Amino acid sequence: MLSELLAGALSDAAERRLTRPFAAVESAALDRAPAIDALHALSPADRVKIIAEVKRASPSRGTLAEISDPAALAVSYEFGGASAISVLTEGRRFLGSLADLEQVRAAVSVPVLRKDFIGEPYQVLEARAAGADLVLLIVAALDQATLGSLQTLVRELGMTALVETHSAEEVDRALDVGASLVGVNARNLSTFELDQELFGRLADRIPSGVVRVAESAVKTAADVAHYRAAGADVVLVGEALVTNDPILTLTEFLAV
Ligand SMILES: O=P(O)(O)OC[C@@H](O)[C@@H](O)c1c[nH]c2ccccc12
Repeated sequence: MLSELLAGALSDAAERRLTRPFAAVESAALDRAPAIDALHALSPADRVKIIAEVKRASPSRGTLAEISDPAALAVSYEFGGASAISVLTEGRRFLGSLADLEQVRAAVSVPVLRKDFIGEPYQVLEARAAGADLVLLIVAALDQATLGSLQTLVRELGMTALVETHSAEEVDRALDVGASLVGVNARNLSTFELDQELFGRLADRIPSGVVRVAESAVKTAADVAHYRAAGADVVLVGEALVTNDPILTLTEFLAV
C-alpha cells in the first residue's frame, strides 16, 4: 500500500509539473518569507505539545469529515493550543491538496507541516512554495540516499523534516541522516495495523536532543497521557480532532 501511495503522489506531482515547471516552483519557494522555526515550537517542555491534523479521509478509515474550510479548522486548532498544524495534501486517498495547505498557512501563525508521500525534490519545493515549515519524510518509503538528500534539501530551504519511522531499524536510519524531529507512527502504512505500544518500545532509541513525536491512534486524553508517559514530547492527532469539537478536544488533550 505504501509504495502505491508514493507512486500515486509522484504521478500527481509529475502532472502538476507539466503546468508548473521545476524552476517556477523553485523560485516561488525561494520568494517565500522564511520558514518558521518548527524545532523551537516543538521543543521538549514540561507539557506535551500537539500537532493537530487537517484530515478529511484516509485509506484505512474512509471519510472522516467534510472540512469545507481547512483554514477555519486550523484557526480552531491554533486557538485550542496546537503547537503546529499538519495538513494532508495527498489527493487520492486523503482528499487533501496543496491549496488546503496554502489556505491554512495564510490563516495561522504556528508552523505548518506538509503531510504527503514525498519522494523527490519537486515536492519539497512545492511544500515551501505553499508556505510549509515542515515536511514529512517517511523512512519506509525511501532508500537511504534519497532520505538523506531530501532531508538536506528540506534544511537548505530553512524547513524541518518530520522523519517518520515504524521500527528500530527505521529509527536508526532516521538518526543516520541527522533527523532532529523523529516520529513513530503507530500505524503500519503497508498493512494499516495499529500498534499503540510501538512508540514506547522505540522511544529509548531516540536520543535526548532529538524531538520525539508519537503519531496516530490517539482517541482520548488517556491515550495522550499514555504517549507522554512513554516519553513523547509531541503527539500528532488527526481523526479525534476532525470528528469531535476541535477546541474542546485539544483543551482536554493538553490538560494531561
Ligand atoms: O488520525 P490519527 O489516527 O490521529 O493519525 C494522525 C496521523 O498520525 C496520520 O494521519 C498519519 C501518520 N503518518 C502518516 C503518513 C501519511 C498519511 C497519514 C499519516
